Amino acid sequence: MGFFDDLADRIDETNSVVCVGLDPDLDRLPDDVRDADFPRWQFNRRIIDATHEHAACYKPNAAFYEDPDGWTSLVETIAYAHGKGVPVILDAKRADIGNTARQYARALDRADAITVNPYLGRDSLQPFLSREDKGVIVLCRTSNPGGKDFQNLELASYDEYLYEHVARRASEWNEHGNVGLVVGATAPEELETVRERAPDLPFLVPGVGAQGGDAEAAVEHGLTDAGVGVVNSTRGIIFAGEDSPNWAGAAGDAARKLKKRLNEYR
Ligand SMILES: O=C(O)c1cc(=O)[nH]c(=O)n1[C@@H]1O[C@H](COP(=O)(O)O)[C@@H](O)[C@H]1O
Repeated sequence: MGFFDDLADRIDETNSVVCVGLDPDLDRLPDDVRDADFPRWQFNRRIIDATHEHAACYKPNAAFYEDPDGWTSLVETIAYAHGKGVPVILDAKRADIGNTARQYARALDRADAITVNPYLGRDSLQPFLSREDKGVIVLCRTSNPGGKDFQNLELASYDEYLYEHVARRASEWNEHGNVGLVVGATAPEELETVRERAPDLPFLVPGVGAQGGDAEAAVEHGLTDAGVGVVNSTRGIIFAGEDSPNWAGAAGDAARKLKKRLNEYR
């Protein structure tokens, strides 16, 4: 079974398309985990305990773990999520020349899927694409304000925008059924266009919650006809109870509420 089969099963099991981001910003961790050994891991463990029944998957962003303690926290977090039966997307936005990309792809020994950057071309992604059982989720139209700077440039020779071209090429790279696309909920029109260009690819749709994206468009266009795809929220879930002693419970409530809201559009 490949990543998207496992994700489909998990979506069925939880009746949820929520992807819970795990970005444990050290400056925002609650006092009761801040002084613990491996505070990011302690934080994530309690977030996972509180949210897993609503989580189709987890998505730790590598940026929050890139130091020695951080890597230990990341490894523990992935193993703990797996122990709860939840797939994990490592948000690393990787790509590089072949021999370097082969090293980056070793992250897939632990995680179930990874986000990658398409702008170095197909060979830079080959070490990821050839991991047939792992998901490779290609940045297509990102959620940030500058996402349009390059991604919405018109390619005269193809009569399409760059992000549309990425969607089309990524569909061609999907020989093993393991490719998905990142399309931000802050770009609802582009979400619709990308769905037309890549009807069979599941989307990871970030940008609802803290970035104020369009949850309805995220669900309407983010899922395939078979209902596979996920909508990510990170700060809106993990820091929902930032000032509360019951911060983990507040995260659980936020995940449950987002699941309910997204399910209204499924
Ligand atoms: O690849 C991503 O997940 C991603 C792509 C994108 O276009 N926009 C985006 O926000 N993300 C990530 O999704 C998460 C969003 O976090 P919140 O804005 O707190 O929900 C962060 O980890 C971002 O790095």
